[in-house]
Amino acid sequence: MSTETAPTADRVTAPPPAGWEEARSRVYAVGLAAALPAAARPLVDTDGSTLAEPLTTRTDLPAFPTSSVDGWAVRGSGPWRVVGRVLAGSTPAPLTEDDTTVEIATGAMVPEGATAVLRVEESAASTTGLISGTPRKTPEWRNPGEEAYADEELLPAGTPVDPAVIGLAAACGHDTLRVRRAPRAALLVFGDELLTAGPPAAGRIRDALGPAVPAWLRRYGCQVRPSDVVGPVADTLPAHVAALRSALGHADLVCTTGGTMNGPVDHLHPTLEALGADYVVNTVAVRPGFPMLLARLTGPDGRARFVAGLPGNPQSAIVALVSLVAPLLAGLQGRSMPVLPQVTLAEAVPGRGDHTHLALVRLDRSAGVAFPVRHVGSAMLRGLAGADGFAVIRPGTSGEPGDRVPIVPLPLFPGERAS
Ligand SMILES: Nc1nc2c(c(=O)[nH]1)N[C@H]1C(S)=C(S)[C@@H](COP(=O)(O)OP(=O)(O)OC[C@H]3O[C@@H](n4cnc5c(N)ncnc54)[C@H](O)[C@@H]3O)O[C@H]1N2
Ligand code: MOO
Repeated sequence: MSTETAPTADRVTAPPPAGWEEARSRVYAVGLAAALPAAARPLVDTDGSTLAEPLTTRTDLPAFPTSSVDGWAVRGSGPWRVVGRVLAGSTPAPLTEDDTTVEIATGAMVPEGATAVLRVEESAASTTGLISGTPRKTPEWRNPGEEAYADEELLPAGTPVDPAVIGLAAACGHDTLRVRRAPRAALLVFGDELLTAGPPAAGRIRDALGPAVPAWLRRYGCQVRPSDVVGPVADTLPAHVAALRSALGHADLVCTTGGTMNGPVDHLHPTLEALGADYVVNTVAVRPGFPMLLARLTGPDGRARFVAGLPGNPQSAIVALVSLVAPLLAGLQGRSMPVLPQVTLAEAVPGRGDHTHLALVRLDRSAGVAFPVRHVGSAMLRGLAGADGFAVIRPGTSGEPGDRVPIVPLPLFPGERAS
């Protein structure tokens, strides 16, 4: 919005844009205060959810002395008389006499009374069947509690559940975990000028956000059903109100694209007003993406629902996703505020005055540096498609070669941008 524009009551009372970092912290705190409910879920259904309570072990790990090799569990100095065999999965009888041994398998419980485990390849059997050899000095078994003690906290609440966490939880004896589910997100695309098929022509362009934003949201861990992607919604206020009301029936977060400004067919603000939303953030001092917003409403169940207004310019919409939606989702899932890694700039990146500049960069992983990419106008997507994230150039600064700056990563999967 230009300051030269004739003031109206609305413009005079509009709050100043939030600083970029302040906006992120505010959104995260509001998300955390509205964290999604926790529920016990079968372990196999927890991938992508978030621990709602710390992960503890139900027993010592290992739970019993466990042989780490195939060989002989011996008592005394030998040679040893074979008195049995113990395989993984059973409880062996104790070794009660010196110079006796049981054959033991990797993973089997070491019998009480055993003084050592001798590797099979370091043992010999006499013609009478006696076993001899010299056990190694370091124990060939794992003691209870070596990895963890019963009830020890291994991971804090707020930990994202990934395959490593699921495996650990299973090893700890859990059948279910108390987790917060993945947030449900919906997308409303605004803009009568948008085509959903074919090449741009005659003043109309392709909707580039309807197909892309759900995929970005899924990479942030959201569930987005195909039926939750709606648009283009007709450029009228009643159509906007009806679409948003309907989307809020299912979604924890509704993202909208376009209509964030005050143009003749920009209906987002009046729609939010009509639904009684309040603003968490309304414009952010960042370029691109300035008109982004986050609003909050109360659902019929008393729980908060959120509307993220992504600007219509496609790169600006993605800036809003990484700037506001990512910390909101972290809060809603009860996770920590995303920590921004640092990168070293390979080339200069200009500042944007008193605004934060989010500049698309490509990482050169072998050199450990970040290069600004080309084609980064807010209406363009070409630069984004070859970038790893946005370098953060703070207000009043510019980036010089060699500077260490934070980067907001795009939520890419391993292997994407690998070359
Ligand atoms: N008078 C002013 N005009 C504008 C200002 C300003 O400060 N004063 N800011 C500009 C900035 S910055 C942005 S960003 C845009 C944001 O506008 P809206 O969020 O209201 O978005 P629209 O007007 O609906 O669209 C803007 C632009 O993006 C294209 N668009 C929209 N949706 C899509 C889509 N799904 N896929 C591809 N392209 C899309 C749309 O056709 C427009 O070209 O406002 C500036 N104006
Ligand atoms: O930031 Mo607009 O968000 O410059 O295209």
